[in-house]
Amino acid sequence: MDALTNTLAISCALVVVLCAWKMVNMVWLRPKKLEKILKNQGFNGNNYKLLFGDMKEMSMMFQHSKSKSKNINIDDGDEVLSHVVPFPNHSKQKHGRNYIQWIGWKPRLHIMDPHLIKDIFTKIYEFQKPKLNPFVKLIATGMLAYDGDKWAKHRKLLNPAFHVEKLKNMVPAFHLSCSEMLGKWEKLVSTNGSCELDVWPHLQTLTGDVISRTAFGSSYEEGIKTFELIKEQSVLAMEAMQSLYIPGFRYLPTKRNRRMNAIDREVNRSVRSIIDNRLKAMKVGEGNYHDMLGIMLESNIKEIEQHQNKTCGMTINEVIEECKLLYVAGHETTSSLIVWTMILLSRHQEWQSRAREEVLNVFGDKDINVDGLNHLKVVTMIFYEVLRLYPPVLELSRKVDKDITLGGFSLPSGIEIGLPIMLIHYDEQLWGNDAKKFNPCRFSEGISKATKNQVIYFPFGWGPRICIGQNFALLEAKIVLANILQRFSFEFSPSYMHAPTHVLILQPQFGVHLILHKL
Ligand code: HEM
Repeated sequence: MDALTNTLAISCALVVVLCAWKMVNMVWLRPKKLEKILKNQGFNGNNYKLLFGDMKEMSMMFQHSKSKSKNINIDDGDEVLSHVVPFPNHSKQKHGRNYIQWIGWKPRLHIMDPHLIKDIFTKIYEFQKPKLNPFVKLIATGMLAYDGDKWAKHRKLLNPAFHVEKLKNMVPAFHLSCSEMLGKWEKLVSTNGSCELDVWPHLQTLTGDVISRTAFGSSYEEGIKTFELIKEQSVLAMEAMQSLYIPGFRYLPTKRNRRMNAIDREVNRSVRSIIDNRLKAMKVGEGNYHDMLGIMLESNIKEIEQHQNKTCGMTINEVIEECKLLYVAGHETTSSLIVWTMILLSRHQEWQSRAREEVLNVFGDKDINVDGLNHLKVVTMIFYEVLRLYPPVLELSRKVDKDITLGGFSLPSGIEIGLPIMLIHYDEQLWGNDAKKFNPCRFSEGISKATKNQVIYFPFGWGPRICIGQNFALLEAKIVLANILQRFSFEFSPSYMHAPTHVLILQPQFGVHLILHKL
């Protein structure tokens, strides 16, 4: 009996020592080892601080810049940059262009060299996506989070939904949502010919509505209710992510966690029921195949039939995840693009006039059509420049899972790579002295001329994993802006405060109060 007790006690002690050792290794020895390897190769950054790394300083800087309810000088690129990405901007100034940032005990090496960036984007099997925060997992997994063969399969199955020809079929949905918003604006200006309005919530509703219509088409009414829930989920997830992440916290029965679980169950149930109904309709030859869900299901069925193998397609749960992802990835990113465009065109009235002149030359007061959109050169230049200065996604990340070389550097397994989109887009070494100025002319001969074929401009990512929805987003943004320019002119209201802030995407912290004038 004594021997058994002794063995048990020794085993327990061994387990405790082993766990303690693992813990010490994870939060101290390993980070220090990685730090040494990186610093020996000339990469600089703050010294690693136990557990939190740079998180406290990052969070303090972010909260400080967010709490200043001041008007950022829209013409001062340095002020904008240090307000939106205070920590990365400070790190670049202090430690150089390729700097280390500690995300807790993980070092993230930020890379600003275009050749290295190109390699990282191209070698998708070596540089994969880091593990998602469990709160983000609730709103967006799907293809965005997958790697390797699973990603390739999903990308292949979703690609048909984004072909130019399929997008053309979605244009009526863009128009419908747009005319609903503009109808409201026309009512508001009907008495005086002008009105003051915070356009930000209107644009958010518009892009949410567009994605519900284009994703679920005939099941739009059910889709929109589901997307309302996903929107609530995103807000809760953002709140949760802004507090310090404690592993396992997500599973405690707090009020927020319980609500998030309930939403998750409800969204999955409702998307599943939409899919089930659609599959039944497709079996008997009914149903609308022009929406994303229809196209996705059709390409899934074809793939399974062609290979006579179910594993070549997606499971229903995977289709549900992709539907949720389309909403999250395609909603506020696009409203962000449109709203920053309206802001910059309010500041640069000469560009607003040039864009309107072009729209009126192409369409007059007739309906906007896809063929005409291809002739909107000035509008396209403006969108590219807005995406350069106010990219909805500010940084991309990848992980290094095994020791690897990149350029002449040896990158150890266990680090992350950060690609700081906004810092790169504002960099004078890469873009010239006017890098921080709004100048759509730089795109007058397209993106490759402006970037001299370097990978220094990637608002939609780059390489095989480039945003699948970029044509969708640009088409939608062009239709919306052309419709607005045909009917209204706009300028800042005196109450407008320029305060770009980063909450998952780049958004205006205090809304966007503009004065609309009916033309
Ligand atoms: C202005 C609007 C948009 C911006 C700025 C944007 C930006 C991005 C970026 C930067 C990535 C690459 C992420 C990475 O490499 O880690 C991405 C991926 C993705 N985006 Fe977008 N996006 C926009 C609109 C959309 C729309 C409208 C949809 C769908 C309706 C969409 C769906 C996706 C998906 C599914 C991926 C994952 C692609 C993959 O991993 O293969 N996005 N987006």
